[in-house]
Formats: sequence, structure tokens, C-alpha cells
Amino acid sequence: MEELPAAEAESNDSPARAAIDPEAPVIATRALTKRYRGGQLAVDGLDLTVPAGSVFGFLGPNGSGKTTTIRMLMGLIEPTSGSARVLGQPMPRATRAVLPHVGALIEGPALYGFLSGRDNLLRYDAADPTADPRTRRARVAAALDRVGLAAAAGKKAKAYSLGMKQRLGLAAALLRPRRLLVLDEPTNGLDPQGMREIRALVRELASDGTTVFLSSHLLDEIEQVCTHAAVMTQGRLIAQGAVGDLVAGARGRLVVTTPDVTDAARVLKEQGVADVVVEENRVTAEPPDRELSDVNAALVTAGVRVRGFGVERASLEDAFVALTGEGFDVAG
Ligand SMILES: Nc1ncnc2c1ncn2[C@@H]1O[C@H](COP(=O)(O)OP(=O)(O)OP(=O)(O)O)[C@@H](O)[C@H]1O
Repeated sequence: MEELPAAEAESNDSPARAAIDPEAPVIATRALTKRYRGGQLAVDGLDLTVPAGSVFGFLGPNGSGKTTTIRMLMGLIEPTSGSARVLGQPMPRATRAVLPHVGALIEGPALYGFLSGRDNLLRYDAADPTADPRTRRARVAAALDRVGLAAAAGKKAKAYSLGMKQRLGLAAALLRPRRLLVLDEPTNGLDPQGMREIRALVRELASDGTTVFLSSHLLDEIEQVCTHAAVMTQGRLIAQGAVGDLVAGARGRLVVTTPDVTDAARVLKEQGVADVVVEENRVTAEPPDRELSDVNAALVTAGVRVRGFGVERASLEDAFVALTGEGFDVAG
């Protein structure tokens, strides 16, 4: 990785200073609000804190205000009220000082299909007036290597799979050393293999100390790669914190494995167990406050063939359902 040119490091002394304080949040918003001209309240009083070094999942169904928040954080649109600081600097006022330290992949990379992956990056790098042309080739080669595209660098971008295109977009975001990477739905539209590649890359970048802020509507994905998460619905933040803490706040599910699901469900309800759901070969429910062995005994006494009985660990999805009282729409 190259160093920032000295002149630039000096002119951006506040972001550099923020780097010295590892406790300073990389993103902090206070009552951040955006109402669009049409009257739509897209983001409503957001207080977001993204710790340095975290992989932060910004979670919410489509239309919950994630992209609007990211646009405000990147200085692309003005908030209606409230404030946002990125790398310790106020946005959008400090956009020019902050953005050189931030790599962003928002709404898919803009690529020229008729150019090779390498030529796309050379072109992209050349569009950056602060990038030294003498080190351009080395910079592009390093970025291609980073995302595992070195072997495919000479291929035209239009021949790339969606996952490769997304990795090329990431390479463009990584042409310079970054303190923060902002990825808007980075695995959208990718097949499972492509998703795995992007996740592995995110973990690798994070292990180098880059803070990664990624939006997603996939709970599973957030649980797999993120250390921290925030949950949005309808423009409001309903929870944020370490993923482990969010999950710990949710109760798991009581799971009874049995071929006699109808009888098991009836007995559980008789025992006062709430939220009984019948599935194939198992019945799940809210774990009761009373002694679990009594509930198990009641099932056995009623002639239910209990093949398995226990409380499953809560997932982030359980936490989300507990927070919102509704399921998570993963469509789209
Ligand atoms: N330019 C705009 N003008 C008016 N309303 C907008 C504009 N952009 C977004 N909205 C509205 O603001 C709300 C939040 O949209 P936003 O795109 O921020 O959500 P999102 O969580 O990123 O969803 P998605 O994943 O679908 O992009 C939605 O109701 C959307 O219709």
C-alpha cells in the first residue's frame, strides 16, 4: 500500500488527527433528518455511531432510508436538519477533505464494457487529479491483485461475471489507501459464490484496519461479516450496537422435533406456551418462563413422540422480529 502524498496528508490534517484517536467514531450523526421535496420523510432523527475498525452493517428493508443516509454521509445531498461527521469532520462542509480517505461503492460500479478491467482502473485513476501518473500502473496492479482479478485483468469488463464487476468496483474504491469503505448493497444480485467472495474480501479489508460500512437487506449477510449493526425501518433507527449484543437481547426459540406436530402444538398451547408455530416434523414457540422439563414431561405424558427438545440460540433475525414485531422482508 502506498502512502498518501505528504502535501495532501498535511492539508487534511483533521482526518489525520482523527486517525490518532482510535476511540473516535468514524461516522457519527446527530438527529440527522432528510425530507425530500415531495414531502417524503426518508430519514428521521438518526443518531448513528460507527466505531473505528468495525464492520458495520446498515440493515433495513427496501425504502427504509439507507441510501438516503449514505448520500448524506458522502456529502452528495444536504440533510434537512441534524448533523453528520465522517472521520471527525462535518459533512457536507468537509466533503473535499474527507472523501479522499473514503472508498465508496454505491449503486454498482460505472464500468466501460469495451475496456479491460485494467484499462477501466487506469482510466478511473487518471480521473483523480491528485493521483500521481508515474505510479498509476503499480497502483492499478496492486488493486487488481487485492480483489483477486490480476489473472482476468486483460479481459473486457463486459465479459466479467456480476461478481467480478463488483470486485472491479471495489478495486476502484481501493486504488488509494482508505480509512473507510462505504458499500451500498455490495452483494446485490450476486450468486452464492460471488457473495462469498465479496464477504471474504470485506473481512480481509477489515483485518487490515479499514472500517467498513455496508448496507444490506440480508440479515444473514450482516450476521456473517459484521461486528456491529444498526437496524432501520421507515427512516428511523430502531437498534444499533455489537451484533453479539443485539442477538443476546433476543430470546431464542423453543424447538420440539416430533412426527406428532398437531398434538405437540395442542399440548404446548395447553401449557400456556405462546407463539406456537407448526412446521414439518417440528413445532417452535416462544421459550416459556417456567421449567422446561415440565413442558417436556407434559408432551411425553400426552403421548407425543419427542425426538428433540430444546431452545435454539437466537439469530439476528429473531432479534429483528423482537424489535419490530414483524418479519424481515428479504425480497428484492
Ligand atoms: N430523490 C428522492 N425524492 C423523493 N423521495 C425519495 C428520493 N429518494 C428516495 N426517496 C424515498 O425515500 C424513502 C427512503 O428511500 P431510500 O432509497 O433511502 O431507502 P433504502 O433503504 O436505501 O431503500 P433501497 O434499498 O430500496 O434503496 C423511500 O420512501 C423513497 O421512496
